[in-house]
Formats: sequence, structure tokens, C-alpha cells
Amino acid sequence: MAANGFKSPAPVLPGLGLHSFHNDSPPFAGAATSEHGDPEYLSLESSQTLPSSSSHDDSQLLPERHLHQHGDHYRNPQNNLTRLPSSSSINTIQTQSKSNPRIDAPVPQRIPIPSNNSNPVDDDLSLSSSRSRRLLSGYLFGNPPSPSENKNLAEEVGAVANTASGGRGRRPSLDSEEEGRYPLPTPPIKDDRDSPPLSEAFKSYSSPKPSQTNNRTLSAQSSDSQIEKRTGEISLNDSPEYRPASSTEATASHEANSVGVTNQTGIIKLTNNPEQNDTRETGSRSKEPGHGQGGYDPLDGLNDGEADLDLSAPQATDGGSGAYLRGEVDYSLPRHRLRKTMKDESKIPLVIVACGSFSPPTYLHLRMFEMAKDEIIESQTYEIMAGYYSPVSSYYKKSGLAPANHRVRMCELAVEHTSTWLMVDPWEAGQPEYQRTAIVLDHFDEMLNGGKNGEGGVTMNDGKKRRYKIMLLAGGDLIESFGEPGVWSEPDLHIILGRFGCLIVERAGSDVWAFLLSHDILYHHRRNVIVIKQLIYNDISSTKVRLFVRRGMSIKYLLPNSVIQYIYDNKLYRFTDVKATIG
Ligand SMILES: Nc1ncnc2c1ncn2[C@@H]1O[C@H](COP(=O)(O)OP(=O)(O)OP(=O)(O)O)[C@@H](O)[C@H]1O
Ligand SMILES: NC(=O)c1ccc[n+]([C@@H]2O[C@H](COP(=O)(O)O)[C@@H](O)[C@H]2O)c1
Repeated sequence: MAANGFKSPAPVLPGLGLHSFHNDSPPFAGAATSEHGDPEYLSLESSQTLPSSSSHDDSQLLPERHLHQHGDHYRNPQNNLTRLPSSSSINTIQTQSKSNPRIDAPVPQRIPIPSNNSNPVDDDLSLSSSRSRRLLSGYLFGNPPSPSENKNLAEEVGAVANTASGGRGRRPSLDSEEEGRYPLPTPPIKDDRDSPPLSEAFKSYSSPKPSQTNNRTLSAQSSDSQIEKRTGEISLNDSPEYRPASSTEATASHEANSVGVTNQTGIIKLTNNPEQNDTRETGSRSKEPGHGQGGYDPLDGLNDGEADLDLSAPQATDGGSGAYLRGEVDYSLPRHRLRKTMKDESKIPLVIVACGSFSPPTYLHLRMFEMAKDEIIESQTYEIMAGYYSPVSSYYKKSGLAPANHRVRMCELAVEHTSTWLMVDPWEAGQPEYQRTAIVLDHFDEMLNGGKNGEGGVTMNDGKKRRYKIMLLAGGDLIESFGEPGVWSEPDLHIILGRFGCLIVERAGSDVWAFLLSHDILYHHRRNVIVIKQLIYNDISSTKVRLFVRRGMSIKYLLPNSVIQYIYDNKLYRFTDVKATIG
């Protein structure tokens, strides 16, 4: 039995890799995964926009960014809607869609959340157990495939899933009694990261210098509610001296340039300013010159444990995304952790983008990126330049969606002190209408590789530029929704899978491999798809976190403390705001 769960992968799919199909994927400019070339719509010129959900309608309202495609700065989209330019810019899509009536009518339809249930907790519970959450909660795109096609696909999926699981309907997990029959993949080669041992980093923090402390720290003290008392045991410092007087002040402390860390040796409080904060005397790579511009390389060796304390990792500028979402400043893509040069120029520079609700972001959402990183390092094909969360806007009508500004801030808090290479892009969240994932990836492409003066891309040693490859990071359940009628349009799937690419993290309960075989478009672009096996299954669910908050249960160790604090400070997920809200 192969590690991917198939009894014998070779006869089914010659050339199927241990983890994925991606190994011989071409650099970028579209993945030529077919001998006969790819569909026309994979080769959008940089001047072309992606089709909107009603791409044939010239009166479609789009944010002004479609008219200002150079540089990072856009006017606040809240106030600047403009009409889509002539549909001639998307001719290739139209050509395709004319021959395919299903693509011809991709006007999003909103599927209402069943309204006969007024209890938000029950809504979340039912969503939690539903296998078709997106049909209940998301937008629908395009017309459903014909019933006969559906039936064939469903039969194929069933057949493949059954074969894959040895007839038991579900592939056994690594934890099952059959563990021995599922050899683990070769561990990733860690040498690239050049990490100091974790213990070294902690040693370096064992002698805090009182003079380097900052008075502001996170505190779980709350002004009200039993919920906060029960779940708010996240105080990093119980000393009253460090408690903000009010929850407002506690909120402000998140934005302060400091963090409090308690360990067995006592309270260590560190500022984010490396000059004031010189506790890291040994074992740290972050003080050494990095490979990135500015002397700091986000990917240069800090692993998770250290990163929790890595205050020299570049931080987002204060108030950046908040100010943008409030319409106070122009948009710009956060780049503070984006690597601009490569260590190994024989590889492909890769930026990973995770689209989703993140309501709230959990350790699973953080782990997804780390799992992807291991897989990428193992593949030796790509070099990771950065990772981004792109929280969906409030216009994505989904149960439990907190207002977009809160979800963006929670994602920022989640990565600020736990990661050295992850960032949060507020663009999608700040758009005045729902943006499909293909459009979001196109936005990243524009931001990272665009620029009329050729300023985008990665600068090679010889001064030449190379484009960042952008890949979507998603869980197996999201990928399986590719097969749900009306949720994704076919042209979008070709763009997402062909022009960009997908990193798919297996999710307990979803059989990504079987689905990959059964889905024609996914299979067509299989060489641009990387399936990531969860070697330690993590199924932390945002839905359940919301329910725990609602029920006053602890959510500690399910998500970063800073995010927990934010949830309580802002009274999220308690009562009515469990429901979707337009922010
Ligand atoms: N347990 C999991 N395993 C693998 N991927 C996951 C898991 N949970 C979420 N994801 C992936 O994380 C991304 C963002 O997820 P999103 O926040 O939209 O939904 P969710 O985590 O399922 O939350 P909710 O419970 O609110 O539906 C998606 O690609 C999703 O597939
Ligand atoms: N057609 C599309 O582009 C499409 C369809 C469904 C979900 N999505 C995206 O997937 C992400 C996760 O969605 P769910 O929270 O419903 O799992 C969101 O970012 C959403 O925008 C995109």
C-alpha cells in the first residue's frame, strides 16, 4: 500500500509521485499540462483582467483597480467604483464561453442560509457536520453541470474512493491499526533552513534584562461576562501592574510595539524594536545578515518555536490594513516579509496564498503554511518567498463570518509573533463586492509581478527579473467543492489550477486523491497541483471555536493567545455576531 493510500498507484496513474503530481511542472506563465496545450484562457496577458462573474456585461461594476493596474497604490475601493472597460479585454474568455453555455451565465447566485433556524449556534452546528457547507453558505457560480455529467462524476468518485480505501469507503489514517502498511514519506530535507536547535533559542531568552521591558502587555482581564472569565485564562502576566485598566486598553496593547512572554524563568517582556531588545545573544540567526533585502531573511532558519519569540521578524507597519479598511489610506500590498532575492536561483520563486474566511484563524490555518513549506522544501523545485492570508470580504455570505476588519486583524495578530514569513493582505477583505478566488490570485500576480516599468518580480544575481509563481493553498474540502455544481466556474478553475497552481492540504474526511482523479479539470492540471499529506492530523475547526466561545468554553491552545484576546476584547462570536454580518 502506498503512502497516498492507494493500493497500487502505478497502474492507475503512471508517474504519480509520492505526494503530488507537480514535480515536472513548468516554471510559470501557465502550466502546460496537456500535450495539446492549454485552453486559450490560461494565457491572459498581463493587461487583461480576469472575467468577472458576469464577464459579458460591460456595465459590470468593478473596483477601480481594474483601471489602475500599475504599482501598488489604489484608491480606496469603497468609494471608487468604476465601470469595467470594454469587454474586448477578456476576449479569450468570451471565445471559450460562447461554446459552453455553462460558462455563459456565471452570474453569482446567493444561496440563502436556511432562515427557519434563528439560533446561530444551531446554524454553526449544522454547518459543522455538513459535507456541503459551501452550497449552504457560499456563492454559487455558473450553471450546474448536466445531470448526466454529475451522475458519472459521482459514480466515478465513489468507485475511486472505494478502491482507494480498500472498499471501506474511507482511506485509513496513519493512526489506524494499519499504520505499518503506510510508510511515511521521506522527511523533508531541513538543511535548507539552517535552523539552530530550538533549545538554543530558548537559552538565549533565559536572561531577560529588566531595562528592556515595556509596560504594555497582553492581559486576559476582562470587564465583563462569564465567558471571558472562563476562557480568558490566557493572561501572559497575572501581575496587576501589567493589566490594562479596560478592555479598550487591552485592545490597544495588541497594536503596541511590544509583547509579553511568560516562561518558567519569569516574565520576559520584549519590545519589537531590535535595538532596545538585545536579549538574543546566542543561537539566533535573525541578527545575522540575511539573504533578503534589509538584512533580514524571513525564511532563514527560524522554526515555529523560535518564531514565537522572534521579535526581530519584520512587523506590519502600525495601523496599515486597519487604516486601509477604514478608507483612510490607499491600498498597498504588505511586503515586509517578502523575500526579494533568492538563495538558489535554479528554483522557482514561490508565493503561497491562502484564501478563506479565517473566522477566526486557528493554529490549523497556521500549520497549513508550515506543512506546505515542508512539502516545498522536499520537492526542491520552488523556493518560498512569502505566504499571505487573504481573508474573504464580508460580502461572502457565510454563517459565522465576523466583519472583515476583525478577521484581517485576527490574521495579522496570528502571524505577527508566530511567523517570520507570513503576512496578511487586506485587499480582498476591503473590496466593495465579493471577489472570486481567481480574481484574488490575479490581484497578487499584478501586485508581485506587475508594474509597467518592470519593477515587479524577483531580481536575480545577473540583474534580470523573474516572476513570482503564485499558488493557492487550500484544504481538501475546499478543493472538493470544485466538483460541487455552481460553486466554481470552469474558466476560473483553469486559471486557478493552470495559470497559478494549488497546494492542497488533506483534510480528515476528504479524499483528495480520489477527487483529483475524478475531476477532469483538476486532473488536467495535475502537474500544477501539490497534495500535502497531514502527517499529524489537525482538524481544528473555526466553526467549533465559535461554538466554544458562544458556550463559554476554553479555546486556549486552539489559536494564538493574541487572537483569543482579540476575540474577547471585541466580543466576537458571542450572540448575534455568530451570524454573517456586512462590515
Ligand atoms: N482541518 C483542516 N484541514 C485542512 N484544511 C483546512 C482545515 N480547516 C480549514 N482548512 C482550510 O483552510 C482554508 C480556510 O478555511 P476557512 O476559514 O474558509 O474555513 P474553515 O477553516 O473550514 O472554517 P469554518 O469552520 O468557519 O468553515 C480553506 O482552504 C480550508 O479548506
Ligand atoms: N468561485 C470561487 O471563486 C469560490 C467558490 C467558493 C469558495 N471560494 C473561496 O474559498 C474560500 C473558502 O471558502 P469557504 O469558507 O466557504 O470554505 C473563500 O476565500 C472563498 O472566496 C471561491
